This record gives sequence, C-alpha cells and structure tokens, in this order.
Amino acid sequence: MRIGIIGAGALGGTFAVLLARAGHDVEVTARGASLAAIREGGIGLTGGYGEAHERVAAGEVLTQRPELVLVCTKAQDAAAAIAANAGLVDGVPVVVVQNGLEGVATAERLLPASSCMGMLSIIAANYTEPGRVRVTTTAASYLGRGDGEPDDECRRVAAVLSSAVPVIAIAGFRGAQWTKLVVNMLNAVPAIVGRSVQDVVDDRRLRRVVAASMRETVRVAVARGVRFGSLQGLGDRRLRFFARLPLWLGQLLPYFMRVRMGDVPNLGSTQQSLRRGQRTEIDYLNGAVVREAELAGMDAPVNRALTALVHEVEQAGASLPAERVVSAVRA
Ligand SMILES: NC(=O)C1=CN([C@@H]2O[C@H](COP(=O)(O)OP(=O)(O)OC[C@H]3O[C@@H](n4cnc5c(N)ncnc54)[C@H](OP(=O)(O)O)[C@@H]3O)[C@@H](O)[C@H]2O)C=CC1
Ligand SMILES: CC(C)(CO)C(=O)C(=O)O
Repeated sequence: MRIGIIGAGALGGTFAVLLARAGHDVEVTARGASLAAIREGGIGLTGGYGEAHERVAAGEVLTQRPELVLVCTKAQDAAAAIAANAGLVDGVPVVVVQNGLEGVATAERLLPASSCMGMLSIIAANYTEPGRVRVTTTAASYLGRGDGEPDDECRRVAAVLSSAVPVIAIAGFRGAQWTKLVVNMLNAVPAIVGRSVQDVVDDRRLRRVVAASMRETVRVAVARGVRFGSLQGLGDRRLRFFARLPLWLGQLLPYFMRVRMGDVPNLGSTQQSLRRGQRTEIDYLNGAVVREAELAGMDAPVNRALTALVHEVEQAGASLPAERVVSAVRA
C-alpha cells in the first residue's frame, strides 16, 4: 500500500522502516537536518525490531497522494504539519499516532473529507541522531476512534499496519487515550531531571512523584466521567482501584510499567525534545490534566507543578536536581 508518514522522527521513523521492510511504498515528511539525513542515507533502525535500514522518499511535504496517512508529529506540531499536506491528503484515511487527548479532533478539523483514526503506541523509540532510531521497548499499538466497538475501517487499517508491526483495533478509544495519559505520567519527571524513565522509577522519592501524578490523573478522569479503555492489561477497574490506594502502595503502578519497559534506558519522548532544544508536548500531557481538572471544578497541583518545571527546563536548557521536583510537588 502507498503510505504517507507525516513527521519521520522517533515513532514515524520506526513505522516508516518497518512498513517499508514489509513491502509498502512509503513516503515521509521531515525537515532540517533530519530531512537531509533521510534523503542522503535513508532511515536506520536498531534495537527491539532488529537492525533495519530503508531508503524512502522524503520531503518537507508529501508529493504522492497516499492510500493511508500516519501523522507522527508531536501534538504541538500536528496542526501545522497536517495543514501543509491537506491539499494532497484530504479524503485519504488518516491515523494520528499521538499522545494526549486531542490528536484525532485536530485531524478531523483540518481534513474534513478524511476518515480519521487515532493510534496509541507503547513502543519506546529514541531518535538518537538525524535519520537514526533506536527502539528500546517493543509493544503493540492500539488503533480506534470514539467510544464504541472498532468499526470495519479501523479493523482493516489495523490489519494493514500489522503486516509490519502489531496493531490492535480497540473499543473505547477515547477512554484508552486517558489510560495512555496515565502511562505518560512517566514522561515529565525524567524530562525534568535528565535521567531515563527506568532510573527515575528506581529512585524511591521520584517514583512517589510519578505515582502521585498518575493518581491525580485517574482522579481527574473519574471526575470527568471517563471510562478508561484497556491497554496492556490496564483498564477501568484497575485504575479506579489504584486511585483509592495510599501512595506508598500506589507506587507499584509506575514500578510495574518500568518492569514492562525493560532495562534498556528510555528517555521518553518529552525528554528527547528537550535534548534537541525543542519545545515539548507537556501542555498536551500533564497540562491537559490541569485543564481537565479545571473543567471538573478541581485542582491538579501535582500535574501543574510538573508542567511548570518542564517549561522551566525548556527555558533554561538544563535539567533540574531531583530535590526541586520533590519540593515543588510537596509544596
Ligand atoms: N517516541 C516514543 O517512544 C513515543 C512517542 N509517542 C508519541 O508519538 C508522537 C510522536 O512522537 P515522537 O516520534 O517521539 O516525536 P519526534 O519529535 O521524534 O518526531 C516528530 C517528527 O515530526 C517532525 N515534524 C514536526 N512538524 C513537522 C512538519 N511541519 N513537517 C515535517 N516534519 C515535521 C519533527 O521534526 P523536528 O525535529 O524538526 O521538529 C520530528 O522529526 C508524540 O505524540 C509522542 O508523544 C508515543 C509513544 C512512544
Ligand atoms: C510509552 C512511552 C513512555 C514510551 O517512551 C511514551 O509514550 C513516550 O515516551 O511518550
């Protein structure tokens, strides 16, 4: 199938190589040094899916009308990246591979003639240098839209993508986005202190902060009437149970996630943006929890503090000591 990938970074690069390896005709968009490297030497993948290298067509925008589009930019770049390709891709089925709660709605707004779906990936991919990606954790990705059962198109697209990498069409996609938002509470603290996700969860004080941000996220979701979708065995019953636990016991949740991630250090996608000197997605992750809390008439002090600290690191260009995280969250 002719597949266009908008944003060939960590995940976009991973999917580009795996889809091309499976025989699909892949064209990607990128910019700056990444685009130059991909044009010159293709995309190289190492880690969990083995060593692979594929030469794919690349440009600032797509040039061939694809039969399927994956949008793989960070949330803050999605609208501009989609708009730049809208003339060519409106009407083509689109899968938005993005953390946070807004990806599908953004694509629907900009591509009114397209059928838009979302995909939640648990793969951990690290963009180590332009045109090079290292996958530190392999996992299934979950595709869907709305609240109900997956429709025929979601099943068909999941089957196409599964020719390269496991993709499961799921029910209750909107609730699953919240489940993934809970998982993404793994992103902020490593980004602030400049350490891997595993290293942070192994640190008892920081693990408590991560657990507190997860618990707060679940409580906000419950107040907003969310029914969590199931991802990797994590679903509504377990998360609601977790939100009622005292923090010393609730720390088991980030611990289990860390065990599942394995031992190859993963920076998380937020820290990778910081290391490239870029703005992060934090307003769509912890920042989204703060906004949702306001809508529920609640406060979300842990997520507010973590969002502010990530912005501080963005501005200063240097990570902060663990004590700053602990004291900001305690305050
Ligand atoms: N990395 C991971 O392990 C995981 C990431 N995710 C989620 O997947 C999404 C993608 O993340 P990730 O792959 O890490 O992000 P990356 O930043 O690695 O990749 C995004 C790419 O899109 C490019 N891009 C942005 N805007 C444009 C544009 N207008 N035209 C062309 N290229 C553009 C960026 O270029 P530039 O660098 O120049 O900005 C970058 O290369 C995020 O929502 C993230 O949260 C989910 C699970 C795991
Ligand atoms: C699952 C996880 C934490 C993998 O790194 C992720 O979604 C991210 O980095 O954004």
